[in-house]
Amino acid sequence: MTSTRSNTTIAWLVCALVAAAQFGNYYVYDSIGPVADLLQQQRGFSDTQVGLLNAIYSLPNVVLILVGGILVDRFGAARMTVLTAGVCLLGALLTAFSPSFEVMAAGRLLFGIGAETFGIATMAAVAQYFAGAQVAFAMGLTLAIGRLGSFSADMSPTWFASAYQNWQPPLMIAAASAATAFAAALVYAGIARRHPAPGAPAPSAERFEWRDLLHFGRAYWYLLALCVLWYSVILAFRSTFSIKYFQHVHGLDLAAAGAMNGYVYLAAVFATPAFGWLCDRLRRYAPFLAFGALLLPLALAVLALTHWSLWISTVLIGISYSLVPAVMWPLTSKLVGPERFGTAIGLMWVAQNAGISGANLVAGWLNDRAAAGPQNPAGYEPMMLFFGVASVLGAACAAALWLSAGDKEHEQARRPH
Ligand SMILES: N[C@@H](Cc1c[nH]cn1)C(=O)NCC(=O)O
Repeated sequence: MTSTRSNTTIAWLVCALVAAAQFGNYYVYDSIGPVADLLQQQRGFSDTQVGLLNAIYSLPNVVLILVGGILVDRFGAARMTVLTAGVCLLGALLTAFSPSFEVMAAGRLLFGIGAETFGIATMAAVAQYFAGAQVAFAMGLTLAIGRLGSFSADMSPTWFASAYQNWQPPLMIAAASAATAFAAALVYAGIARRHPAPGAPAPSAERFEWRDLLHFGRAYWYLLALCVLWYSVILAFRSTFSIKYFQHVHGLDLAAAGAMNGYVYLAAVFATPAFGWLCDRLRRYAPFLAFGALLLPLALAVLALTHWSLWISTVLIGISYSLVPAVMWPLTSKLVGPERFGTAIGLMWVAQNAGISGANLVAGWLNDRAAAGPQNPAGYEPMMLFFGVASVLGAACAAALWLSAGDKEHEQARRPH
């Protein structure tokens, strides 16, 4: 009894440390947008250079993240969390103290190399300490604190207004949050050494075989397809095009369009753990995933085909953005064994990074080709059709997953009690 209670305390301590580390990392991830204007005014950076500082984050991960996932399985979540948090800190410091654009870009590259593998290692840590019970709630909490980091970076010009006289202090604040993430990772690793997770596989010395990648079950491949389609649509739309779409098609000014977009983040902070808790409580995952995936095409249809209040589509996207991640990652931990969890997520994120880049390029190309803009709001229709089709395919994959692996017995089969 006492041992169960102390295991639970340790698991929640690990969850709190991982969440604190996620906060720091997501803060650094979103730290470029708020200083973009200062970088242009004070350092003469072009739009392309500012864009590259974020693009260079995903570019190497189209390949490297799979290696990262394999390394997590091989060397363990704790060691890889510390290593990658250290790489992220170096990247953030290089970015903040860069004498030139090239060094700043190198800093963002280093940060990208560390941050995505860090994401896998931290998910693996939570999956191992909460193997079975409460895994979705715990993962939802860490994701929510990560989203709070993104939201804080967006709010930093208001919260740290005096730092925003010059491009460097805001990036030093970002480096300080990377240092906090590194400290949290070190404490977590110390705890993991003394109290290994009950669900942790022994670090493996087995040689990696490429053909092992094909040995995941059918349900995993549906999940991978959903991950690519859903994240590509939601991130390309919400992070890149939605603000100008709201301005040009629905007549919002920049502040109102930005706020409408920001509410989705804020909602996710509260709703992601709440949905995770609900799934754990009902012990059902796949039906919730299918419901969340279905809300995305519905929201896009409301936006593109009706004149209903923008609040309706914002609420639908907000629920989808909270529900799908809250279920997708815990469900992955139930579909694949703990010894292959890192590799499974790595493979999903390889395809996801390629999909997000591809969706951004296709949507931009469709808008340019149709001359979309304030004078021609109809020019956004091909982009909305593209996003609509991709999100319907995503929802179809979620439905197929539900049919193939979402029955009650299967979902609970991997529970240890
Ligand atoms: N591979 C990451 C990509 C990401 C998404 N938002 C920020 N980075 C991922 O899928 N993370 C899980 C998440 O939902 O944030």
